[in-house]
Amino acid sequence: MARRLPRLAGTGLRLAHLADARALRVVLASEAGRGVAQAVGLVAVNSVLGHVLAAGSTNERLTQALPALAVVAVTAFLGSLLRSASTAATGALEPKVQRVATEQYLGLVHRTELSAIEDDEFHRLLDAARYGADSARRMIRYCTNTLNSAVSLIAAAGVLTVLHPVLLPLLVLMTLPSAWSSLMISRQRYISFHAFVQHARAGHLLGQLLTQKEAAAEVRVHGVGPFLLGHFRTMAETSEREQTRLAHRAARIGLAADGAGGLATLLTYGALGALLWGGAMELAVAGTAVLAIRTGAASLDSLVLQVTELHQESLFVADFERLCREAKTRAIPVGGDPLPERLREVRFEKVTFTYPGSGQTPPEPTLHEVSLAFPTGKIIALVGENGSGKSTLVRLLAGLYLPDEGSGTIWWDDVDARTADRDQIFGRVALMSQDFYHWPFTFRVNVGIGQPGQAIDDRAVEEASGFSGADEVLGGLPRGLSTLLARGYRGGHQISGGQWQRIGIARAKYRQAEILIVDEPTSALDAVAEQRVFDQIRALAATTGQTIVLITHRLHSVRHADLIHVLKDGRVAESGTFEELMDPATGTGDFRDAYLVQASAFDAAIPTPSAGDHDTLRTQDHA
Ligand SMILES: Nc1ncnc2c1ncn2[C@@H]1O[C@H](COP(=O)(O)OP(=O)(O)OP(=O)(O)O)[C@@H](O)[C@H]1O
Repeated sequence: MARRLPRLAGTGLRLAHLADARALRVVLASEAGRGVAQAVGLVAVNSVLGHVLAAGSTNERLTQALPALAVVAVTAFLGSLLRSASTAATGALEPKVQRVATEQYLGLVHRTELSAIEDDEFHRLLDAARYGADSARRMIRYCTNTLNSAVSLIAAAGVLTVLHPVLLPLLVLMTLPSAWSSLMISRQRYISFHAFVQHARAGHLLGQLLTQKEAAAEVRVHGVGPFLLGHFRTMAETSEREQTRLAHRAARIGLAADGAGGLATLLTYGALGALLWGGAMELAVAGTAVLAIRTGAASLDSLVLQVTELHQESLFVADFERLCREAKTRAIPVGGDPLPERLREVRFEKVTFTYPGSGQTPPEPTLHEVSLAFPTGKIIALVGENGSGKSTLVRLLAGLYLPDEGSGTIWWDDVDARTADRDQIFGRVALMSQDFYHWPFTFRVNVGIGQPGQAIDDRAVEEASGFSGADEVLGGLPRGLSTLLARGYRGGHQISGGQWQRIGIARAKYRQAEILIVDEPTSALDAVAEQRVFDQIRALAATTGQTIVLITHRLHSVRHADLIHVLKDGRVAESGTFEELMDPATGTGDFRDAYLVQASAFDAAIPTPSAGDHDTLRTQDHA
């Protein structure tokens, strides 16, 4: 603890200095001043006692004690003034420290690779670090209290040493047991926190599920409530057992420490008695010694308590530091090779990608030696069965993941994505993923967040909404663009899944990026809206020259794609135009078979059409 504490306290102080250097100076100066005032006060009390217990008449003794009494009063007054200055400055400093610490780790975490955010170990660290930001705030108070206790202890120890040198080690002996017990207990608490941090998060999640609006319908109709409550209780009971275990342990440690402390106190007062008995100390001096021992023991106790609390908080601050270090090592690199001004294509060359596993079994690659091209200005469709790796592939295209070390390369013309400026890659891409985020903000922000660095242009928001059909959603909102799309807040409005999807597409359009990636953009859209989106996407590619990467299971909608890549089990099964893939002479059959299955489902659904009707319907379907 002695080795680590100064460095960790230094972290707290550095954060405080960053947050508000002036307030920190006020706190440190006033606490040091308070300690000095207490010390001077104690020396003055010592002098008052000396005068009061000396020989002479009561009046004389009191008169002689008066100056020292005045010093006691002045130091008490000064101490109060300094305490209020310190309280005011600490109160202002603490929330700022917490903000600076929180900003620091959030600032680092939002720039880490996606793989870090998906790593449970990183999340565990994140949970502890979140607590660490709180600890940094609390550390300020413990640091100031420690400083204060240390100065008043030095005063008491100084007085004791002057009275008799043997009293000082005895004072330390008296406090050692409680120091040991506080340290032991705080360490146990810290270890237990780490063992239970994920457990606590899971318990909290269960509690949240019971009140969350997303789960509300199933909780009620399927009666999930008692099931969740049962699990919540089981988890809470495990936690309670751990708390009880800790409390029992703390009680045992405390009892042992009290016993040892009692013996040490006996020894101290015994020594004092022996000194008196043997005539080595006068009664007046012994009185002062008792006072100094009591003050010193109180200061030492408080010092031990403050240092232990400081130590415990510092362990969490250490987690915070660890997270910051880890976030830095897993950060998306800044800078790199610039991308070509006018891009011709993005090409995957034998790209293999593996998601990090849980550590028990070696993970299998999700993409195996994938080679394919995304020529710019074209519509490229990615199709394939569930789990074939389409979404993973576009995340690599968007720069969210990099190919496995030692595997192939993603080329942006002749620039390797590994060494490219990743911010430039992100800047070239608009991504509407399957699980695009429903921001709990207004309609305007939900679209405008596609270009978060700039002021939101209402006209452009409306234009993008018109593109995706979100204008119809907008028309029905009570406060138009300013309607809050978050149920559960005042003025919040709920919209349907399909309406959200239109907003998602509007957001991707608003971003105006060179490559627009849309992952299942129409899964929640009605037939008319779906047709409109595909028409618009086609128009977009034709008029603005944007590259469209389209993932969809609706195979009839990829007829107009310039290029179709078919994925199967993480490999490219075939690539080509619709006609090439449908032609038994050029296609492998993977696409054709799937297409025919979907088409036959439509045919089967048509009740005995006349030849003419059938043709009309098929034409509409293919359109
Ligand atoms: N974040 C992740 N961590 C670990 N494995 C993942 C992750 N995302 C996807 N996978 C796995 O990778 C495989 C491919 O998933 P992916 O989402 O790329 O498929 P997909 O073709 O888009 O499927 P779908 O058509 O169902 O959307 C799946 O086996 C999936 O379990």
